[in-house]
Amino acid sequence: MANAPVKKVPIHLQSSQNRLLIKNGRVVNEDGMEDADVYIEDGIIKQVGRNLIIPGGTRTIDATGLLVMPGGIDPHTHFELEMMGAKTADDFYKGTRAAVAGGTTTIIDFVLPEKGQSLVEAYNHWRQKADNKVCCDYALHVGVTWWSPSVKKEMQQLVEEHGINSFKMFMAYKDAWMLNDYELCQVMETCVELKALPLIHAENGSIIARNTEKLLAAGVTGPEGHALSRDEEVEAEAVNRACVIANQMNSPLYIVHVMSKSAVQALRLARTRQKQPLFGETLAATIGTDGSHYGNACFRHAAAHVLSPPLRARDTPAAIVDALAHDDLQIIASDNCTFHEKDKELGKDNFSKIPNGVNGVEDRMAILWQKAVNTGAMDPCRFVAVSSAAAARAFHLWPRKGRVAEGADADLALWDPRRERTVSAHAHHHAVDFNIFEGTHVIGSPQYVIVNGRVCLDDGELRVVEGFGKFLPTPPAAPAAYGARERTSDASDAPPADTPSPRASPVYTNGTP
Ligand SMILES: C[C@@H](CNC(N)=O)C(=O)O
Ligand SMILES: [Zn+2]
Ligand SMILES: [Zn+2]
Ligand SMILES: [Zn+2]
Repeated sequence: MANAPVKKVPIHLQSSQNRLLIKNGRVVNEDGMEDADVYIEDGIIKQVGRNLIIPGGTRTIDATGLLVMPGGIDPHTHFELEMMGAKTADDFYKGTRAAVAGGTTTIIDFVLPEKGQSLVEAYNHWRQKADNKVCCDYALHVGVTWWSPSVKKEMQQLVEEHGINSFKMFMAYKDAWMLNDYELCQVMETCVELKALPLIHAENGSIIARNTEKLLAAGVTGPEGHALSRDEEVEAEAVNRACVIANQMNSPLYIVHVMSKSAVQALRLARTRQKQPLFGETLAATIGTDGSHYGNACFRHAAAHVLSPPLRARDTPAAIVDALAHDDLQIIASDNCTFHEKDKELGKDNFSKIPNGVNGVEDRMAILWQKAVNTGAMDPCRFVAVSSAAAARAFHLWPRKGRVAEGADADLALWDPRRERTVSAHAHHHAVDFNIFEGTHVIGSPQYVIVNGRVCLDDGELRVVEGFGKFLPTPPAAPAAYGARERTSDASDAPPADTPSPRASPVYTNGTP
Protein backbone atom coordinates (compact mmCIF):
# COMPACT_ATOMS: atom_id res chain seq x y z
CA MET A 1 0.00 0.00 0.00
CA ALA A 2 1.84 3.14 -1.15
CA ASN A 3 2.54 5.93 1.36
CA ALA A 4 0.59 4.38 4.23
CA PRO A 5 1.45 6.33 7.38
CA VAL A 6 4.17 4.52 9.34
CA LYS A 7 2.62 3.36 12.60
CA LYS A 8 4.59 5.00 15.44
CA VAL A 9 4.86 2.61 18.35
CA PRO A 10 5.46 4.41 21.68
CA ILE A 11 8.97 3.69 22.97
CA HIS A 12 7.70 1.93 26.08
CA LEU A 13 5.77 -0.54 23.91
CA GLN A 14 8.59 -1.27 21.50
CA SER A 15 9.68 -4.76 22.43
CA SER A 16 13.00 -4.87 20.69
CA GLN A 17 15.96 -7.23 20.60
CA ASN A 18 18.14 -4.30 21.44
CA ARG A 19 17.11 -3.82 25.07
CA LEU A 20 18.15 -6.55 27.48
CA LEU A 21 18.39 -6.80 31.26
CA ILE A 22 20.51 -9.52 32.86
CA LYS A 23 19.20 -9.84 36.41
CA ASN A 24 20.45 -11.53 39.60
CA GLY A 25 23.75 -12.66 38.11
CA ARG A 26 27.26 -12.40 39.55
CA VAL A 27 29.45 -10.18 37.36
CA VAL A 28 33.02 -11.48 37.04
CA ASN A 29 35.85 -9.36 35.66
CA GLU A 30 39.60 -9.99 35.76
CA ASP A 31 39.93 -7.82 38.89
CA GLY A 32 36.84 -8.72 40.92
CA MET A 33 33.30 -10.06 41.23
CA GLU A 34 30.04 -8.40 42.28
CA ASP A 35 26.34 -9.25 42.44
CA ALA A 36 24.98 -6.82 39.88
CA ASP A 37 22.44 -6.48 37.10
CA VAL A 38 23.52 -5.52 33.59
CA TYR A 39 21.41 -3.37 31.27
CA ILE A 40 22.16 -3.45 27.55
CA GLU A 41 20.86 -1.22 24.77
CA ASP A 42 21.87 -1.13 21.09
CA GLY A 43 24.67 -3.62 21.64
CA ILE A 44 26.39 -1.62 24.40
CA ILE A 45 26.43 -2.15 28.16
CA LYS A 46 24.66 0.93 29.52
CA GLN A 47 24.38 0.17 33.25
CA VAL A 48 25.92 -2.26 35.75
CA GLY A 49 24.53 -2.23 39.29
CA ARG A 50 21.43 -2.93 41.43
CA ASN A 51 17.93 -1.40 41.29
CA LEU A 52 18.46 -0.15 37.76
CA ILE A 53 15.81 2.04 36.07
CA ILE A 54 14.80 0.10 32.96
CA PRO A 55 12.52 1.21 30.08
CA GLY A 56 9.51 -0.93 29.17
CA GLY A 57 9.77 -3.54 26.42
CA THR A 58 13.09 -4.76 27.81
CA ARG A 59 13.71 -8.51 27.74
CA THR A 60 14.88 -9.82 31.11
CA ILE A 61 17.14 -12.86 31.53
CA ASP A 62 17.12 -14.26 35.05
CA ALA A 63 20.80 -15.01 35.67
CA THR A 64 20.33 -16.42 39.16
CA GLY A 65 23.22 -18.82 39.81
CA LEU A 66 25.08 -17.73 36.67
CA LEU A 67 28.41 -15.91 36.34
CA VAL A 68 28.15 -12.91 34.00
CA MET A 69 31.56 -12.80 32.31
CA PRO A 70 33.03 -10.89 29.37
CA GLY A 71 32.64 -13.00 26.25
CA GLY A 72 35.75 -15.07 25.55
CA ILE A 73 38.41 -13.68 23.22
CA ASP A 74 40.33 -16.29 21.23
CA PRO A 75 43.37 -14.54 19.70
CA HIS A 76 44.52 -17.52 17.62
CA THR A 77 42.35 -19.16 14.95
CA HIS A 78 42.85 -20.38 11.37
CA PHE A 79 39.55 -20.51 9.55
CA GLU A 80 39.59 -21.23 5.80
CA LEU A 81 43.40 -21.46 5.83
CA GLU A 82 45.08 -23.27 2.95
CA MET A 83 48.27 -24.97 4.05
CA MET A 84 50.24 -28.14 3.29
CA GLY A 85 47.99 -28.89 0.33
CA ALA A 86 44.73 -28.72 2.28
CA LYS A 87 42.16 -26.19 3.47
CA THR A 88 40.97 -26.01 7.06
CA ALA A 89 37.52 -27.51 7.54
CA ASP A 90 36.04 -24.80 9.77
CA ASP A 91 35.20 -21.76 7.67
CA PHE A 92 34.46 -18.34 9.16
CA TYR A 93 30.80 -19.23 9.64
CA LYS A 94 31.17 -22.70 11.17
CA GLY A 95 34.25 -21.62 13.14
CA THR A 96 32.68 -18.53 14.71
CA ARG A 97 29.43 -20.44 15.27
CA ALA A 98 31.39 -23.00 17.26
CA ALA A 99 33.16 -20.18 19.08
CA VAL A 100 29.89 -18.59 20.21
CA ALA A 101 28.52 -22.00 21.25
CA GLY A 102 31.44 -22.26 23.68
CA GLY A 103 31.23 -18.70 25.07
CA THR A 104 33.76 -16.95 22.82
CA THR A 105 32.51 -13.69 21.26
CA THR A 106 35.66 -12.34 19.58
CA ILE A 107 38.26 -14.19 17.55
CA ILE A 108 41.52 -13.03 15.97
CA ASP A 109 42.51 -14.92 12.83
CA PHE A 110 45.78 -14.94 10.89
CA VAL A 111 46.32 -13.60 7.39
CA LEU A 112 49.12 -15.86 6.09
CA PRO A 113 50.51 -14.69 2.73
CA GLU A 114 52.46 -17.14 0.57
CA LYS A 115 56.16 -16.28 0.32
CA GLY A 116 56.40 -13.43 -2.20
CA GLN A 117 52.69 -12.51 -1.96
CA SER A 118 51.67 -8.94 -1.12
CA LEU A 119 50.58 -8.70 2.52
CA VAL A 120 47.87 -6.18 1.63
CA GLU A 121 46.52 -8.44 -1.11
CA ALA A 122 46.39 -11.36 1.34
CA TYR A 123 44.69 -9.11 3.93
CA ASN A 124 42.00 -8.16 1.39
CA HIS A 125 41.50 -11.83 0.57
CA TRP A 126 40.95 -12.66 4.25
CA ARG A 127 38.45 -9.82 4.63
CA GLN A 128 36.52 -11.19 1.64
CA LYS A 129 36.49 -14.66 3.20
CA ALA A 130 35.37 -13.47 6.63
CA ASP A 131 33.23 -10.33 6.48
CA ASN A 132 29.96 -11.89 5.36
CA LYS A 133 30.30 -15.08 7.37
CA VAL A 134 31.44 -14.26 10.90
CA CYS A 135 28.85 -14.72 13.67
CA CYS A 136 30.89 -12.59 16.10
CA ASP A 137 33.38 -9.74 15.87
CA TYR A 138 36.86 -10.55 14.59
CA ALA A 139 40.27 -8.97 14.17
CA LEU A 140 43.30 -10.05 12.16
CA HIS A 141 47.02 -10.58 12.67
CA VAL A 142 49.08 -10.47 9.48
CA GLY A 143 51.85 -12.98 8.86
CA VAL A 144 55.27 -11.78 7.70
CA THR A 145 56.30 -14.91 5.80
CA TRP A 146 59.03 -13.26 3.72
CA TRP A 147 61.04 -10.05 3.92
CA SER A 148 61.90 -7.17 1.60
CA PRO A 149 61.64 -3.37 1.66
CA SER A 150 58.19 -3.75 0.07
CA VAL A 151 57.08 -5.92 2.99
CA LYS A 152 58.21 -3.22 5.41
CA LYS A 153 56.19 -0.65 3.47
CA GLU A 154 53.10 -2.84 3.46
CA MET A 155 53.34 -3.39 7.21
CA GLN A 156 53.14 0.38 7.63
CA GLN A 157 50.23 0.56 5.22
CA LEU A 158 48.37 -2.16 7.11
CA VAL A 159 48.80 -0.34 10.42
CA GLU A 160 47.93 3.09 9.09
CA GLU A 161 45.10 2.20 6.70
CA HIS A 162 43.65 -1.15 7.79
CA GLY A 163 43.70 -1.23 11.58
CA ILE A 164 46.26 -4.01 11.92
CA ASN A 165 48.49 -3.83 14.99
CA SER A 166 50.05 -7.29 15.21
CA PHE A 167 52.33 -9.23 12.89
CA LYS A 168 53.22 -12.95 13.03
CA MET A 169 56.60 -14.52 12.26
CA PHE A 170 57.54 -18.19 12.01
CA MET A 171 60.83 -19.78 13.09
CA ALA A 172 59.53 -23.12 11.76
CA TYR A 173 57.93 -24.31 8.49
CA LYS A 174 61.25 -24.12 6.65
CA ASP A 175 60.84 -23.16 2.96
CA ALA A 176 57.20 -22.18 3.60
CA TRP A 177 56.89 -19.40 6.16
CA MET A 178 60.16 -19.47 8.13
CA LEU A 179 62.33 -16.34 8.49
CA ASN A 180 66.02 -16.29 9.43
CA ASP A 181 67.29 -14.45 12.49
CA TYR A 182 68.37 -11.36 10.54
CA GLU A 183 64.88 -11.08 9.05
CA LEU A 184 63.33 -11.57 12.48
CA CYS A 185 65.40 -8.59 13.71
CA GLN A 186 64.12 -6.44 10.88
CA VAL A 187 60.48 -7.39 11.37
CA MET A 188 60.67 -6.70 15.09
CA GLU A 189 62.39 -3.36 14.49
CA THR A 190 59.57 -2.44 12.12
CA CYS A 191 56.98 -3.45 14.73
CA VAL A 192 58.66 -1.13 17.23
CA GLU A 193 58.56 1.73 14.72
CA LEU A 194 54.87 1.05 14.04
CA LYS A 195 54.04 0.37 17.71
CA ALA A 196 52.67 -2.98 16.58
CA LEU A 197 53.00 -6.24 18.52
CA PRO A 198 55.15 -9.00 17.01
CA LEU A 199 53.91 -12.58 17.46
CA ILE A 200 56.10 -15.60 16.88
CA HIS A 201 55.85 -19.35 16.33
CA ALA A 202 58.96 -20.49 18.23
CA GLU A 203 60.50 -23.78 17.08
CA ASN A 204 63.88 -24.33 15.45
CA GLY A 205 62.83 -25.08 11.88
CA SER A 206 66.32 -26.18 10.74
CA ILE A 207 66.65 -28.84 13.42
CA ILE A 208 63.10 -30.03 12.63
CA ALA A 209 63.98 -30.33 8.93
CA ARG A 210 67.12 -32.36 9.56
CA ASN A 211 65.48 -34.59 12.18
CA THR A 212 62.58 -35.22 9.78
CA GLU A 213 64.93 -36.29 6.98
CA LYS A 214 66.69 -38.74 9.28
CA LEU A 215 63.47 -40.17 10.76
CA LEU A 216 61.96 -40.77 7.32
CA ALA A 217 65.22 -42.32 6.09
CA ALA A 218 65.07 -44.66 9.08
CA GLY A 219 61.51 -45.67 8.10
CA VAL A 220 59.67 -43.71 10.82
CA THR A 221 56.73 -42.37 8.79
CA GLY A 222 53.80 -42.43 11.27
CA PRO A 223 52.42 -39.50 13.32
CA GLU A 224 54.79 -40.40 16.16
CA GLY A 225 57.57 -39.11 13.90
CA HIS A 226 56.07 -35.62 14.11
CA ALA A 227 56.68 -35.47 17.86
CA LEU A 228 60.07 -37.15 17.59
CA SER A 229 61.28 -34.53 15.07
CA ARG A 230 60.65 -31.57 17.40
CA ASP A 231 61.01 -32.29 21.11
CA GLU A 232 60.79 -29.77 23.92
CA GLU A 233 64.32 -28.41 23.61
CA VAL A 234 63.70 -27.61 19.92
CA GLU A 235 60.87 -25.38 21.13
CA ALA A 236 62.65 -23.95 24.18
CA GLU A 237 65.74 -23.02 22.15
CA ALA A 238 63.59 -20.99 19.76
CA VAL A 239 61.65 -19.35 22.61
CA ASN A 240 64.91 -18.21 24.13
CA ARG A 241 66.32 -17.02 20.78
CA ALA A 242 63.12 -15.11 19.97
CA CYS A 243 63.24 -13.38 23.36
CA VAL A 244 66.91 -12.45 22.90
CA ILE A 245 66.21 -10.99 19.45
CA ALA A 246 63.23 -9.03 20.81
CA ASN A 247 65.32 -7.72 23.69
CA GLN A 248 68.14 -6.69 21.38
CA MET A 249 65.63 -4.89 19.16
CA ASN A 250 63.95 -3.40 22.24
CA SER A 251 60.69 -4.95 21.11
CA PRO A 252 57.76 -6.51 22.99
CA LEU A 253 56.99 -10.07 22.00
CA TYR A 254 53.99 -12.42 22.04
CA ILE A 255 54.90 -16.09 21.85
CA VAL A 256 52.04 -18.16 20.43
CA HIS A 257 51.18 -21.74 21.47
CA VAL A 258 53.70 -22.36 24.24
CA MET A 259 53.39 -26.15 24.46
CA SER A 260 55.95 -27.42 26.95
CA LYS A 261 57.42 -27.12 30.44
CA SER A 262 60.82 -26.41 28.85
CA ALA A 263 59.41 -23.48 26.88
CA VAL A 264 57.73 -22.08 30.01
CA GLN A 265 61.09 -22.29 31.77
CA ALA A 266 62.80 -20.41 28.93
CA LEU A 267 60.06 -17.77 29.03
CA ARG A 268 60.33 -17.42 32.79
CA LEU A 269 64.09 -16.88 32.50
CA ALA A 270 63.69 -14.36 29.67
CA ARG A 271 61.29 -12.33 31.78
CA THR A 272 64.05 -11.59 34.28
CA ARG A 273 65.91 -9.64 31.57
CA GLN A 274 63.28 -8.55 29.08
CA LYS A 275 62.84 -4.78 28.75
CA GLN A 276 59.54 -4.78 26.92
CA PRO A 277 56.34 -6.75 27.62
CA LEU A 278 56.55 -10.47 26.92
CA PHE A 279 53.31 -12.42 26.46
CA GLY A 280 53.08 -16.20 26.62
CA GLU A 281 50.06 -17.90 25.03
CA THR A 282 49.06 -21.52 25.39
CA LEU A 283 46.20 -23.57 23.96
CA ALA A 284 43.15 -25.53 25.08
CA ALA A 285 44.83 -28.57 23.50
CA THR A 286 47.89 -28.13 25.71
CA ILE A 287 45.89 -28.41 28.93
CA GLY A 288 43.11 -30.69 27.60
CA THR A 289 45.12 -33.58 26.19
CA ASP A 290 48.70 -34.80 25.62
CA GLY A 291 51.15 -36.47 23.26
CA SER A 292 50.25 -40.05 24.19
CA HIS A 293 47.79 -40.07 21.25
CA TYR A 294 50.62 -40.04 18.69
CA GLY A 295 51.13 -43.73 19.45
CA ASN A 296 47.49 -44.63 18.71
CA ALA A 297 47.26 -47.44 16.16
CA CYS A 298 44.47 -45.59 14.36
CA PHE A 299 46.09 -43.13 11.94
CA ARG A 300 43.02 -40.89 11.96
CA HIS A 301 43.19 -40.66 15.73
CA ALA A 302 46.93 -40.04 15.95
CA ALA A 303 47.06 -37.62 13.01
CA ALA A 304 44.13 -35.60 14.40
CA HIS A 305 46.43 -34.65 17.30
CA VAL A 306 49.23 -33.39 15.03
CA LEU A 307 49.91 -29.71 15.56
CA SER A 308 53.13 -27.71 15.99
CA PRO A 309 54.73 -27.57 18.46
CA PRO A 310 53.39 -31.05 19.28
CA LEU A 311 51.48 -32.18 22.35
CA ARG A 312 53.88 -33.27 25.05
CA ALA A 313 54.23 -35.72 27.96
CA ARG A 314 51.32 -36.59 30.23
CA ASP A 315 52.47 -34.28 33.03
CA THR A 316 52.36 -31.23 30.74
CA PRO A 317 48.65 -30.23 31.07
CA ALA A 318 48.89 -29.73 34.85
CA ALA A 319 52.18 -27.82 34.51
CA ILE A 320 50.71 -25.49 31.88
CA VAL A 321 47.60 -24.86 33.99
CA ASP A 322 49.93 -23.93 36.84
CA ALA A 323 51.88 -21.57 34.57
CA LEU A 324 48.62 -19.87 33.50
CA ALA A 325 47.48 -19.58 37.11
CA HIS A 326 50.77 -17.97 38.22
CA ASP A 327 51.16 -15.59 35.26
CA ASP A 328 54.09 -17.41 33.70
CA LEU A 329 51.64 -17.65 30.81
CA GLN A 330 49.04 -14.94 30.22
CA ILE A 331 46.61 -16.12 27.59
CA ILE A 332 44.84 -19.29 26.45
CA ALA A 333 43.82 -19.55 22.80
CA SER A 334 42.72 -22.42 20.59
CA ASP A 335 44.84 -22.29 17.43
CA ASN A 336 41.76 -23.86 15.85
CA CYS A 337 43.06 -25.33 12.60
CA THR A 338 40.92 -28.37 11.77
CA PHE A 339 41.26 -30.74 8.82
CA HIS A 340 38.96 -33.41 7.47
CA GLU A 341 40.15 -37.02 7.58
CA LYS A 342 40.93 -37.05 3.84
CA ASP A 343 43.28 -34.09 4.31
CA LYS A 344 45.07 -35.50 7.35
CA GLU A 345 45.61 -38.64 5.21
CA LEU A 346 47.90 -36.62 2.92
CA GLY A 347 50.48 -37.64 5.52
CA LYS A 348 49.51 -41.31 5.67
CA ASP A 349 52.98 -42.42 4.53
CA ASN A 350 54.98 -39.40 5.63
CA PHE A 351 54.23 -37.60 8.90
CA SER A 352 55.73 -34.34 7.61
CA LYS A 353 52.84 -34.14 5.12
CA ILE A 354 50.11 -34.30 7.78
CA PRO A 355 48.44 -30.86 7.80
CA ASN A 356 49.11 -29.39 11.22
CA GLY A 357 46.24 -28.38 13.46
CA VAL A 358 43.54 -29.35 15.93
CA ASN A 359 40.15 -28.11 17.14
CA GLY A 360 39.65 -25.93 20.22
CA VAL A 361 37.62 -22.79 19.49
CA GLU A 362 34.38 -24.28 20.87
CA ASP A 363 35.72 -26.14 23.90
CA ARG A 364 38.51 -23.72 24.96
CA MET A 365 36.63 -22.11 27.84
CA ALA A 366 34.94 -25.27 29.18
CA ILE A 367 38.24 -27.18 29.08
CA LEU A 368 39.97 -24.34 30.95
CA TRP A 369 37.13 -24.18 33.52
CA GLN A 370 37.30 -27.94 34.03
CA LYS A 371 41.10 -28.21 34.23
CA ALA A 372 41.81 -24.98 36.11
CA VAL A 373 38.81 -23.64 38.05
CA ASN A 374 37.20 -26.95 39.05
CA THR A 375 40.61 -28.16 40.24
CA GLY A 376 41.15 -25.02 42.31
CA ALA A 377 44.20 -23.94 40.28
CA MET A 378 42.65 -20.55 39.45
CA ASP A 379 39.63 -18.51 40.46
CA PRO A 380 36.95 -17.13 38.08
CA CYS A 381 38.73 -13.74 37.90
CA ARG A 382 41.94 -15.32 36.63
CA PHE A 383 39.80 -17.41 34.26
CA VAL A 384 38.40 -14.17 32.79
CA ALA A 385 41.89 -12.69 32.58
CA VAL A 386 43.42 -15.52 30.59
CA SER A 387 40.38 -16.32 28.42
CA SER A 388 39.39 -12.74 27.57
CA ALA A 389 40.84 -9.64 29.25
CA ALA A 390 44.56 -10.24 28.66
CA ALA A 391 44.00 -10.80 24.93
CA ALA A 392 41.87 -7.64 24.79
CA ARG A 393 44.72 -5.68 26.38
CA ALA A 394 47.45 -7.19 24.22
CA PHE A 395 45.59 -6.36 21.01
CA HIS A 396 44.22 -2.97 22.05
CA LEU A 397 40.59 -4.08 22.26
CA TRP A 398 40.31 -3.35 26.01
CA PRO A 399 38.10 -2.10 27.64
CA ARG A 400 35.71 -2.20 24.67
CA LYS A 401 36.13 -5.96 24.85
CA GLY A 402 37.21 -8.16 27.74
CA ARG A 403 35.27 -6.37 30.47
CA VAL A 404 31.72 -6.13 31.84
CA ALA A 405 31.50 -2.37 32.29
CA GLU A 406 29.44 0.61 31.14
CA GLY A 407 30.39 1.59 27.62
CA ALA A 408 31.82 -1.81 26.71
CA ASP A 409 30.43 -3.88 23.86
CA ALA A 410 27.66 -6.17 25.09
CA ASP A 411 29.64 -9.37 24.52
CA LEU A 412 28.86 -11.65 27.46
CA ALA A 413 29.03 -15.28 28.48
CA LEU A 414 26.48 -16.22 31.18
CA TRP A 415 28.33 -19.15 32.65
CA ASP A 416 26.59 -21.99 34.51
CA PRO A 417 29.26 -23.55 36.71
CA ARG A 418 27.06 -26.61 37.24
CA ARG A 419 26.15 -27.27 33.58
CA GLU A 420 27.56 -30.73 32.81
CA ARG A 421 28.27 -32.25 29.42
CA THR A 422 30.62 -34.70 27.74
CA VAL A 423 32.61 -33.27 24.84
CA SER A 424 32.03 -35.16 21.60
CA ALA A 425 32.34 -34.76 17.85
CA HIS A 426 28.75 -36.03 17.72
CA ALA A 427 27.58 -32.92 19.56
CA HIS A 428 30.06 -30.20 18.71
CA HIS A 429 29.48 -27.48 16.09
CA HIS A 430 32.71 -27.91 14.17
CA ALA A 431 32.73 -28.96 10.54
CA VAL A 432 34.95 -31.97 11.28
CA ASP A 433 34.09 -35.41 12.62
CA PHE A 434 36.87 -35.50 15.22
CA ASN A 435 37.33 -33.74 18.55
CA ILE A 436 40.64 -34.08 20.41
CA PHE A 437 38.75 -33.67 23.72
CA GLU A 438 36.35 -36.56 22.87
CA GLY A 439 34.84 -38.02 26.03
CA THR A 440 36.08 -35.30 28.36
CA HIS A 441 33.41 -34.64 30.98
CA VAL A 442 33.21 -30.94 31.75
CA ILE A 443 31.27 -29.23 34.52
CA GLY A 444 30.75 -25.60 33.58
CA SER A 445 29.50 -24.16 30.26
CA PRO A 446 27.64 -21.11 29.01
CA GLN A 447 23.83 -21.07 29.25
CA TYR A 448 23.53 -17.77 27.40
CA VAL A 449 25.99 -16.02 25.09
CA ILE A 450 25.36 -12.44 24.02
CA VAL A 451 27.11 -11.01 20.99
CA ASN A 452 26.91 -7.24 20.62
CA GLY A 453 23.61 -7.31 22.53
CA ARG A 454 22.05 -10.18 20.54
CA VAL A 455 21.25 -13.37 22.49
CA CYS A 456 23.03 -15.94 20.29
CA LEU A 457 23.03 -18.79 22.75
CA ASP A 458 19.61 -18.65 24.34
CA ASP A 459 19.17 -20.99 27.27
CA GLY A 460 21.33 -23.52 25.47
CA GLU A 461 19.75 -22.94 22.03
CA LEU A 462 22.28 -21.71 19.44
CA ARG A 463 20.85 -18.78 17.49
CA VAL A 464 23.82 -17.24 15.70
CA VAL A 465 23.42 -15.06 12.64
CA GLU A 466 25.89 -15.49 9.77
CA GLY A 467 27.52 -12.16 9.00
CA PHE A 468 26.34 -10.51 12.22
CA GLY A 469 29.91 -10.01 13.41
CA LYS A 470 32.13 -7.25 12.11
CA PHE A 471 35.83 -6.62 11.52
CA LEU A 472 37.59 -4.87 14.43
CA PRO A 473 40.31 -2.48 13.34
CA THR A 474 42.73 -2.46 16.26
CA PRO A 475 44.58 0.83 16.82
CA PRO A 476 48.33 0.92 17.53
CA ALA A 477 49.33 1.13 21.19
CA ALA A 478 48.72 4.52 22.83
CA PRO A 479 52.06 6.35 22.48
CA ALA A 480 52.72 6.56 26.23
CA ALA A 481 51.85 2.91 26.58
CA TYR A 482 54.51 1.51 24.34
CA GLY A 483 57.46 2.13 26.59
CA ALA A 484 60.02 1.76 23.80
CA ARG A 485 63.43 2.95 24.99
CA GLU A 486 66.46 4.10 23.12
CA ARG A 487 69.10 1.41 23.67
CA THR A 488 72.09 2.82 25.55
CA SER A 489 75.57 1.33 25.34
CA ASP A 490 75.74 1.43 29.13
CA ALA A 491 75.89 -2.23 30.18
CA SER A 492 73.97 -1.47 33.31
CA ASP A 493 71.08 0.00 31.36
CA ALA A 494 68.43 -1.16 33.74
CA PRO A 495 65.01 -0.17 32.42
CA PRO A 496 63.84 3.21 33.71
CA ALA A 497 61.31 3.11 36.51
CA ASP A 498 58.34 3.75 34.22
CA THR A 499 59.15 0.87 31.85
CA PRO A 500 56.19 -1.48 31.80
CA SER A 501 56.94 -4.72 33.61
CA PRO A 502 57.70 -7.64 31.25
CA ARG A 503 54.52 -9.28 32.45
CA ALA A 504 51.41 -8.70 30.42
CA SER A 505 50.66 -5.50 32.30
CA PRO A 506 47.92 -3.14 31.06
CA VAL A 507 50.60 -1.37 29.07
CA TYR A 508 48.57 -2.06 25.93
CA THR A 509 45.34 -0.43 26.96
CA ASN A 510 44.24 2.35 24.67
CA GLY A 511 45.58 4.86 27.14
CA THR A 512 42.75 3.99 29.52
CA PRO A 513 44.07 3.49 33.06
C1 LIG B 1 49.76 -22.74 10.94
C2 LIG B 1 49.30 -23.17 12.29
C3 LIG B 1 49.01 -24.64 12.31
N1 LIG B 1 48.62 -25.05 13.61
C4 LIG B 1 49.53 -25.63 14.40
N2 LIG B 1 49.82 -25.06 15.55
O1 LIG B 1 50.11 -26.64 14.06
C5 LIG B 1 50.30 -22.79 13.35
O2 LIG B 1 51.46 -23.22 13.30
O3 LIG B 1 49.93 -22.06 14.25
ZN1 LIG C 1 52.14 -21.84 14.83
ZN1 LIG D 1 40.49 -43.90 15.98
ZN1 LIG E 1 48.32 -21.10 14.58
